Amino acid sequence: MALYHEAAEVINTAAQSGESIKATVFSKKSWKSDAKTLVALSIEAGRWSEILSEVIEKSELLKVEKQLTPALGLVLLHDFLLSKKGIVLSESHGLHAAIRRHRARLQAELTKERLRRGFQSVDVLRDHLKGQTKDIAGAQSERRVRWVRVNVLKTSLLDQLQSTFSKHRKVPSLSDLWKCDSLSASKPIYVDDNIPNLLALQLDDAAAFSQAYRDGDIILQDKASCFPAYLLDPNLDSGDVIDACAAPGNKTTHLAAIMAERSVGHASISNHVFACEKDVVRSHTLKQMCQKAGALSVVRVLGKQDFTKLRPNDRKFSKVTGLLLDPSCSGSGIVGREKDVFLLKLPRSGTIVNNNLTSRGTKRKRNGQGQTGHSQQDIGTIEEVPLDAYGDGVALQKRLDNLAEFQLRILKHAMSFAAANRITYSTCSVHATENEDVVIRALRSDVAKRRGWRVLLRQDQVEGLRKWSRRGELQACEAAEERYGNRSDHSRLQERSEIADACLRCTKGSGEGTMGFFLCGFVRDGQNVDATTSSTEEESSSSTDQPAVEDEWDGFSDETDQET
Ligand SMILES: C[S@@+](CC[C@H](N)C(=O)[O-])C[C@H]1O[C@@H](n2cnc3c(N)ncnc32)[C@H](O)[C@@H]1O
Repeated sequence: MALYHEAAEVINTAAQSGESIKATVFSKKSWKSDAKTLVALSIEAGRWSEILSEVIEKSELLKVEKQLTPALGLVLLHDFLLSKKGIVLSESHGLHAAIRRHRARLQAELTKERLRRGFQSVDVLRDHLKGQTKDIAGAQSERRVRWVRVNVLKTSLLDQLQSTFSKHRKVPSLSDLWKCDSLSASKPIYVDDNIPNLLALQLDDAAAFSQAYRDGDIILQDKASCFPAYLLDPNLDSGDVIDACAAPGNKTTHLAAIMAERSVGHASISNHVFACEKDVVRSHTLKQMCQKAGALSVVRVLGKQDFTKLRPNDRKFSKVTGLLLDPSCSGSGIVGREKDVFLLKLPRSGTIVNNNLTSRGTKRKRNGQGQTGHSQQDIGTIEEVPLDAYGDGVALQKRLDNLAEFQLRILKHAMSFAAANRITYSTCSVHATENEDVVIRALRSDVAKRRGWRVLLRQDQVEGLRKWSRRGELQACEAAEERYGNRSDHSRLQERSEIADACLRCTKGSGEGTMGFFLCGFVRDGQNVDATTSSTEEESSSSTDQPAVEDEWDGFSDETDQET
């Protein structure tokens, strides 16, 4: 029967090309199987792929049953464990027998994975996975919002409401943007109640591209992208700030605007934003954007500068107390970039086993940091292999792992700045690997422990973000703690829920008009230079001895990236 081999081919092709399952099936006409059945099986197996891949890896199925490829194992296992009909092959068929031989182990591993994620039954888990798909798919049909940040470096909210938007009518909630009053000639406008100086328009409202936009008086910036600078909350007493990964500069100019607004009535702004950008072309864009926004009196652009090569003890940065980190990421939260509505994950092909055991079955040493489920040796090997060499479709997860390594390195480097006491870490990714995982791994790192870094609790956050209800994922924090922390330490339970609640998430398709986004703030006590920051620490957190994983994946900015 061709169905399972063909579904495996579909999954491999979709994983490598990034095309959707449907597009993959319908782009080829010569399938032996019925196309609809093929789509249905591939989509279902894809939706369950993250969980089934764990089951396959932990049961070591592919190590024993050499005739199974990762994708073939995935589709067969789907039908064996989750379909009412079971595997539609005779029991004597070799593929059926290869799965059936491991029935008890496979069922036990599925139960473990389900319980680990906190679901009472397979049906509840099934509903959850379907719901997740709908949430993401919903984003594609959601009526989009145009967010407009009033640039208070050059103008004020009141000025803009009385000039650029004087013909607009204010609506009391975001959803009212689309409750069109057909008799009214005026367009609706909503003043956001989370972020100061932020307005929402209908997506096709031409006022967004008016003279005020051309003059830099208003900046088009997704609401979620305004969270980091606002959460960092730089005030007059708080010294300098570094924006570590700054181009095109939306968050840089937002930081500058907040600092300038708070200095009104004071002689001059004495604190600076150091805006660091590694890429040559994007450094140029960053300078232009800062100039257009009137931010150059506050911002010092460090163009063509790798942040991880800045020296945390450099006197130039001795007044830096805040760092905003918005590093390159998978961009999976950006609206319009979604290709598939779930993360298609395939099991590793029989060589790498679970997170606790090495291939010899001995316990892997835990050092509390830098662990990804791969040894350092694994990471080195991964970088030497071009992405298209992953014929088994693990490319996406591998990219996420590589990005997370890079993001963690940026975060740990920021934590070592001498006078730093406040950091924000953000991504426009929906994947826990780049989000809660990185937060937990950073908190468990040596530099965080030594310098007393902890998450900025919800109760201590600026008001507009304290009341934002979409918080981090507790399950993801627990899973990350289990993977990277100390499993036997049950006293951490409370801390995990505090960490999840400290994190902020935005979800596309939620009706809140945002892209998918993640943010976490970190704080530490002590305003002064930490004498224990040694040059050794600087060296260990600098990039010189680390592989340049970020180079492999260019990363994305938020939607305004293209509009600057
Ligand atoms: C997600 S974008 C930042 C978007 C920006 N914060 C904004 O709001 O406009 C990430 C940026 O980090 C830059 N980058 C990546 N690695 C870097 C590094 N090691 N040092 C400095 N910049 C880096 C990338 O070139 C890219 O421009």
